[in-house]
Amino acid sequence: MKLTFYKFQGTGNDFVMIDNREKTFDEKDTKLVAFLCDRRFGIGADGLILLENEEGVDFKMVYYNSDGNESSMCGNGGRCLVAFASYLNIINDKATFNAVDGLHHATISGDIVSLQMKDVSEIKVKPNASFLDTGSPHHVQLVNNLKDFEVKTEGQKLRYGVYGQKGSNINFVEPFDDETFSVRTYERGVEDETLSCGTGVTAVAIAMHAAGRVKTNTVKIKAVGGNLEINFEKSGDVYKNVFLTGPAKFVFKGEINV
Ligand SMILES: N[C@@H](CCC[C@H](N)C(=O)O)C(=O)O
Repeated sequence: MKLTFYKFQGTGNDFVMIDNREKTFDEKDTKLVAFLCDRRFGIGADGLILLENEEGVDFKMVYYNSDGNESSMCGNGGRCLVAFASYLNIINDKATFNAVDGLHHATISGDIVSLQMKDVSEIKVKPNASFLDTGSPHHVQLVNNLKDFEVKTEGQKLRYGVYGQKGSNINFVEPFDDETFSVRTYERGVEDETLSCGTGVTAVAIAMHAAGRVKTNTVKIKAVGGNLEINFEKSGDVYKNVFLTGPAKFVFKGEINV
């Protein structure tokens, strides 16, 4: 059988997209998802996303990591899904969709997608790191000389050593200027460094603001695969109206034998 797929990327975090409005894709087929994400035997991607119908919203997002397992929220994936919905003419310049962490609002202008992320109220401060959930769990740690840092080795140690079986995504951060941070992320479920992680850079922006390392409500991020911006408001202890903004691009469409 031939399966039609679409490939999108957001700052180098890449995704296989499937239009599953007719429910033709078996959501439980984790082996198939892992095969499609495999960079040697399949299409190759950090994750796979199903676009499905849901009453009351423009669409529903179902997200899988490249290991084939359904996971928590993916910020870059959500932005790419909005670009995919625009490509399919499901939306114009605005979208409302449901994901595993709840309702999301987004806007799209050209290839720039701005996605509202969930509110964040709990930040666990550790001796040399922070831990927070921006839709997915994130460890945020400042390091020196990020360019040469062993992200995969050190990320893997923390992901399993500190966070156990459930694990966490691990972000290593270095300040760039007063409002900009460079970030490299080890992603759970990909079990490697990816070129960018949307929920990860959102966690970095909030953690850096909470620690007083940035004073502005707009934080710029330099990920390996490109630049992103995070805007938020702080009301008491809660970070609200958190928006993740950056490019989300169509790469190619294809068919694969499955
Ligand atoms: N790439 C993502 C994060 C995807 C989820 C993550 N790997 C997990 O399982 O926690 C993003 O852009 O947010």
